[in-house]
Amino acid sequence: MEFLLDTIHLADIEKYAAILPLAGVTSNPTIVKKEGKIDFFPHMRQIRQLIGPDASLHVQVVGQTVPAMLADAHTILQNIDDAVYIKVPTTEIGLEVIKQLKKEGHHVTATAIYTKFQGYLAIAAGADYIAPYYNRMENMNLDAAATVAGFAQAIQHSHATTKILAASFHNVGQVNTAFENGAQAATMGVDIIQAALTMPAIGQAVADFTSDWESLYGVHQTISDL
Ligand SMILES: O=P(O)(O)OC[C@H]1O[C@](O)(CO)[C@@H](O)[C@@H]1O
Repeated sequence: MEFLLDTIHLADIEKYAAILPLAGVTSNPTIVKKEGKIDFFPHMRQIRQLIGPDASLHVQVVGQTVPAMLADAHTILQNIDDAVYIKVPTTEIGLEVIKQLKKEGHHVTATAIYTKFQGYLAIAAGADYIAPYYNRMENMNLDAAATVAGFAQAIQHSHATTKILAASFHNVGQVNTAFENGAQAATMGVDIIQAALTMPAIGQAVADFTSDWESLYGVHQTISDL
């Protein structure tokens, strides 16, 4: 199971790189917009510094044609590093770009996936990751869990090396269901992590343990004080 952060906010990445078994960071133009007009490449290189060489960093192209997307991809690889996963929307133009980037030996994440058919094409085109938009699918009354399960089955049947990087999560239950239906990876905002780990019941359990301990050994006495 791979847990990725869906943010380019440096303070959050630094904090959660220490807390999580962090497998990587994903971004798209909307996520970039949340940070304002950053100095794009230095910012992305700082993210690489924070997450290290073994975590995956996913950066999206913005060009509207095949040559423009390929030029974006090559610029990203030159200015960040050549291990970056190039995120390409799974459109007619995007599929041509995915095939070309794979031919050149680069890492590719096929994104903007709402349907089984898009995912099947991206798997066949050799994408390293496919990113189905879980919450957006649910909002469109599409069966996101069945879509992820269909991808998992297709990957298994075709012996593909593609991994499912489920994305666009708005609650913890969606993340669980994506993993349970065969996603190998999930990218999520820090709001999801915080919601999952700051439930009142968890805090209450910890408070009860503290109070039971302190009733025996005294306030602020830890095991290392014994
Ligand atoms: O529906 P949302 O929250 O905008 O999410 C879209 C998703 O697409 C991605 O670009 C896919 O990796 C993520 O960065 C993001 O989670």
